[in-house]
Amino acid sequence: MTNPPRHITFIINPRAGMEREKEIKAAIKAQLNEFLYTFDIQYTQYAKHGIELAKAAADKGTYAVIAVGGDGSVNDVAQGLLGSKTVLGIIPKGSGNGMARTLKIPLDTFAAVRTINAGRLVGTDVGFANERPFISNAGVAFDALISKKFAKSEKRGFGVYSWLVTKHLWLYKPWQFEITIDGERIDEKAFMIVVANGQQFGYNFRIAPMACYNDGLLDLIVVRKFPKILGGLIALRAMNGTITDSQYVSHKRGKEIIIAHPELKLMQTDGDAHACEHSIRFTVKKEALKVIVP
Ligand SMILES: Nc1ncnc2c1ncn2[C@@H]1O[C@H](COP(=O)(O)OP(=O)(O)OP(=O)(O)O)[C@@H](O)[C@H]1O
Repeated sequence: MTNPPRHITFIINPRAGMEREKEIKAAIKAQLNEFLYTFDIQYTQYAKHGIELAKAAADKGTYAVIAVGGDGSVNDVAQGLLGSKTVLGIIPKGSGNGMARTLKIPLDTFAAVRTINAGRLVGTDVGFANERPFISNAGVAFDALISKKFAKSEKRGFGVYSWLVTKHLWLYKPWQFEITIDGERIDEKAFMIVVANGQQFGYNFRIAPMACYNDGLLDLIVVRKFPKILGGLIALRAMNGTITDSQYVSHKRGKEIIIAHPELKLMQTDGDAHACEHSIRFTVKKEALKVIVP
């Protein structure tokens, strides 16, 4: 006897544009196996609406909710699904698509829908910055500043991202942070501090190439103060996966990380900037979500 089809909900951020919306609908129509799945499509109407939509779908016992978007959209859907049995799927339609790239989910929309048909599941850890969940990474200092500037920009894409990094690099003044990892104090004058579950910010910029999304651990990457002229070289190292070979970069792994500075006000989680307290405690829940991967 065959199982009845299971229901999945696609959550789309309409800000991605009409063309993309048409492409996604065409891919679902052409590729989604109707013997396996029934589906509905829902549209976010405002930032963070994806959390509510995903939660409502999970409350109805929906088998899977598919985040159609970038890391911000994946974060929203993941938040809505936490604590439920509903699995997370991703159709990468953001600009950077960091977590989709870490999980090797195809960037091609039609291929991403075929991945859903195959339906292979893996457990994925979820990080928490105080109470705020993140799937890919969280951080303070330069990356939080760039997340804030990027969110304000009308245009998306690697060009805008690179331009913002180049523009703000020269004036940025690193602070002396208090950092504790699993009880060990490692204070640093840091340009950027990233707490990673996934490997990259997106665009193949691998800030934590060694990170494993289901090891139950967080990867702490500290980019110390460096001569600004070397910024391009450090970025190149991130692109080719050797960032931790740089003398200005250190890496540690742990379950609990505390980052503090008396003037700390801004952090990022999965590329979204938020106001924060002067001390942030990062923790991780092992395999708190199931995700559809190739
Ligand atoms: N209808 C909407 N109006 C305004 N903001 C929205 C809407 N739907 C979703 N958002 C917000 O948009 C943010 C960014 O989405 P997303 O990450 O998918 O795109 P991106 O930033 O272009 O991609 P990436 O993170 O890969 O660079 C998310 O924080 C989400 O909450």
